[in-house]
Amino acid sequence: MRSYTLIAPAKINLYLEIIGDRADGYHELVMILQSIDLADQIELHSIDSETIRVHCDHPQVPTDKSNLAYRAAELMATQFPEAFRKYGGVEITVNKHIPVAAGLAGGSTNAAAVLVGIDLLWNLGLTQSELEELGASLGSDVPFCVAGGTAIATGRGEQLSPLPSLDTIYIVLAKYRSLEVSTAWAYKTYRQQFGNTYIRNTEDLAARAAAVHSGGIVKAIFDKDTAEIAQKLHNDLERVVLPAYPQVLHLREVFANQAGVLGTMMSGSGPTVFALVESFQQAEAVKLNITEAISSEDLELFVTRMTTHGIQIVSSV
Ligand SMILES: C[C@](O)(CO)[C@H](O)COP(=O)(O)OP(=O)(O)OC[C@H]1O[C@@H](n2ccc(N)nc2=O)[C@H](O)[C@@H]1O
Ligand SMILES: Nc1ncnc2c1ncn2[C@@H]1O[C@H](COP(=O)(O)OP(=O)(O)OP(=O)(O)O)[C@@H](O)[C@H]1O
Repeated sequence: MRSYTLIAPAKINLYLEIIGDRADGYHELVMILQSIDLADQIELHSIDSETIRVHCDHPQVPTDKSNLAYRAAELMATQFPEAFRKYGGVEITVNKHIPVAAGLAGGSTNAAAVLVGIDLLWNLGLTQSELEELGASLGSDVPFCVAGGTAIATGRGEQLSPLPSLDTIYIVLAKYRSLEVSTAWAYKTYRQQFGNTYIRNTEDLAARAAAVHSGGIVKAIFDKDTAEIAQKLHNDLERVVLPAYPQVLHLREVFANQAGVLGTMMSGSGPTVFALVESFQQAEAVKLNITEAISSEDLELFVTRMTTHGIQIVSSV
């Protein structure tokens, strides 16, 4: 029997612009995605019977077929039936550290780790772009989670181009444990309220180029100008999530008023709010101040930093 242990990092969105709707019901996006050092640990074991089993100690995470890690293993079994028969089933243990339903791609990164791990377990020799393509059928954020680092994402979020690495910026993250925002609800509400601003033909490259405003932050990333990156953070989904969730709006305001915070934004469809901070010491100070300012048992805070890697293998037996 063989086993692998993998590290599956969360992501934040430094930039999220919705430029159009698509025939498949999704939205045409321009995003900048960034891996962070907050990560789950995934263990994969080959087992004798041709089954998939998932274990997770987090009460909000299902262990049945609705778990994205399960769905990733099922996809591999369907795509590579001979390998599934030859090597047997897989037992997956998810050690959760990433807050759930947070806009941090927790499920997506677990799925990415399972794709990478099963590729190794079954000696498939898939390329990164093949793994990303498989990931795209599981969720829009999964290809980025396979790749990791810093990237610009277009299409529904699955088309990736790498950007220069940003590995020294510290981050404070905050999320109310009891608060969850549905991604489908956020996009649907945005379409209802702001769909009149969309470009109608998303195939029209000139119209798409004119609609996109990400140039400033992309330049700042190339310049490695942390203060400018922080000034240019953007997320269109804030326009619907902040008015509907006053606690998130409040958190965002408290963050913005902290000394040492260079910029603050909601990640993805929320409700996590993050702040970019210049040093580890400042990040710890911001965390302490926010804990005192909000003083709620329901609020969880993390100090982390940007990272250059996606899924990593930490051990194999
Ligand atoms: C909010 C983000 O996390 C930002 O990175 C992503 O855009 C969402 O990524 P995800 O959770 O992997 O998304 P998916 O599982 O593919 O889709 C969840 C739901 O979000 C909506 N959705 C998602 C991506 C997209 N480009 N347009 C959409 O309208 C769809 O209603 C879909 O049913
Ligand atoms: N492996 C998994 N880890 C976490 N949640 C999972 C997993 N599989 C399924 N889920 C379910 O998916 C829902 C969304 O959780 P997840 O942590 O992936 O959200 P998210 O961080 O908002 O994702 P994204 O940023 O990609 O939209 C949860 O309500 C949870 O029940």
